[in-house]
Parts: sequence; C-alpha cells; structure tokens
Amino acid sequence: MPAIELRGVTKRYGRAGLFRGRSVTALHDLDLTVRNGEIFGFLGPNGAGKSTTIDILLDYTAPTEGSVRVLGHDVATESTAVRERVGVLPDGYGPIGERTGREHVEFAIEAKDAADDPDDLIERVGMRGVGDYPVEQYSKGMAQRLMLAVALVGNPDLLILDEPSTGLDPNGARTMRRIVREENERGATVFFSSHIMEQVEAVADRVAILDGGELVAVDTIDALRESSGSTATVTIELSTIPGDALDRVRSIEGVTGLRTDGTTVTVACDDRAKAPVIATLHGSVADVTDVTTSETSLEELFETYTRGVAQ
Ligand SMILES: Nc1ncnc2c1ncn2[C@@H]1O[C@H](COP(=O)(O)OP(=O)(O)OP(=O)(O)O)[C@@H](O)[C@H]1O
Repeated sequence: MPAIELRGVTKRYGRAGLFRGRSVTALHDLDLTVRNGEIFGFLGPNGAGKSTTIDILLDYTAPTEGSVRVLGHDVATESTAVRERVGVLPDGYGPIGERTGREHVEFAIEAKDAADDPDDLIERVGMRGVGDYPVEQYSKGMAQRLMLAVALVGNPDLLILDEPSTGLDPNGARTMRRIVREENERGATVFFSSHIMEQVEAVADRVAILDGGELVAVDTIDALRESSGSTATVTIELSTIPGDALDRVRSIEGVTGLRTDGTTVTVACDDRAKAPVIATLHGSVADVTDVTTSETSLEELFETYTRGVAQ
C-alpha cells in the first residue's frame, strides 16, 4: 500500500470580487505515488501548486477532480483516520498566544491520545530551556522547532512537512535533517516540500518536481541526473573569456548547458564530455587558473527541469 496516492487530481480555484469568473487551475490531472517508507522531496517554483497538493492531502481543500488516498484511506471520506496517523508541519502557521511551548506539546499529546513525554519531544527538537516560555516570545526558528515537536507526537506513520526549514539557523536545519532520518528509520514515510535544495539533496530518496501544476519529473536524484543528460558540472576559472572557445565548448557532444559569470565558466555535461571541455578551454588563448568538477547539484537539475530544457 503506497503512503500517498493521487490519481487524476485537478484543482481549480474560483476567483471572487474584481476577478470573478476567472479561475486558476493550480493542479492539472496529477498522478503521484509516494511509497511506504521513503523520504520524498516535493519541489517546484513559487506558485507551482505544492501547498495546494499538501492542502488536498490533508483534506483542507477538496480537489475539483480526482481521488486522493493517504495511508490507504480515502481522504474525502476517512479524514479522521488519516489525521490520526499523520504528523503535519504546516507552512506559515506558527503557535500563537500566551500558552507555553510545553503546553502546546501537551495539548497535541492529549488531542492525539498519545503517550509521548513532552520533555523528550522538547529536548529532541532542541527547545530545552525555552519550553516554559510563552510562545509569543518565541523567535521564528523556535516556533518552527515547536511545530516540529507537535508534528512528531504519536509516532505518525506519515510526516508531511511544508517548508520545514523556514526560519531555522544552520544548527536547526541540521536537527531537522537528523529528525527526518530518525523518523524514517523508525518506519515513517516523510513527504516534504522545500525550496532549499541542499536540504532535499541531503535526505530525499526520491523527488518530484512540480511546475505550473504538472509533474515534470519524479525519480531519484541520480536518475534525474542521468535523464537530464547532465551528470557533471565543470567550473573553470580563466584569465579572460574567449568567445570563440565558448562556442566550441557548446558544440562538444554531451554538453547540455554553459553559463559565464565574470571569468568563471560553468558547464553542465555528461561525464564523457568533461575532458574535452577542459582541453578546449585549456587550449584557447586564455589561461586556465582553476578547474573543479562535481556531480550536477539538485539546484542545477531543478533549473533545468523547471525551464523545460530537459525532457
Ligand atoms: N485560495 C486560493 N485562491 C485562488 N488561487 C489560489 C489559492 N491558493 C493558491 N492559489 C493559486 O494556485 C496556484 C498554486 O499555488 P500554491 O500556493 O499551491 O503554490 P506553491 O507551489 O505552494 O507556491 P509557493 O512556493 O510560492 O508557496 C497559484 O497560481 C496560486 O495563485
């Protein structure tokens, strides 16, 4: 049984007021399967439809067409069963009011009828020392840690994290990654949206890239590298930029992209093309002062897929 299954999901929002009559199609006929036990990164540019998808998974909004199953339950008819087994870290909703962080966690434990120790959760998300402060005094990062503690209550089978790194400093981001891995090792499926590609690359088993309400890629990051044709990135520092040599580099078989920034040339290519790229620039009139090669990053793949270059 997949953890998440969307079939033919379309979502149209109606417009009120001045724009009444015009509607926005946020998702077009989306099919998506998230396997049980995987860490799944959900990516897309602003307005791609990520939050809409998450709202549909949680039954906060209904799809215009299509069916949605979460942990084997139809979210339209069995939303209570879904909520009992899902932990959610929403985007843009922090804790409010005079209650302390600990009280929020205690409330969530009670609401889920769970047996967690609030102190353990507070400790785990790195909130020791501030659990007894009223949440109105929390910084953005502390509020985010608290929301994560609440999401973890009851050992959920599925964690849905919407932009989990919002407001977190590097230590907080590391804690988040550690917790995602620990939860996954415990057996939970983790579905998370993010704009922070390093975070996704560090933990995700597979990723989906959504663009304009449609999936443009779903796979492991390695497989996306292969299918985009750019497995490597070669970065070359030159003393000057020789225009004709750049044209020769572009025409090398296996080169899928080339960018210049000052005297730095960055070439996306497959592994076979690395040596000819370096040799071509090395043999040009300009001096090569530095060369680095690396695997194509998820950020570069994201750019490729969301510009429709790869297919
Ligand atoms: N309640 C709403 N009413 C009307 N249009 C909406 C509503 N919510 C979202 N939209 C539209 O649906 C599209 C998808 O928005 P959504 O918020 O799902 O994207 P997103 O991928 O989460 O973006 P971001 O990365 O900026 O958070 C956008 O065109 C947005 O303007």
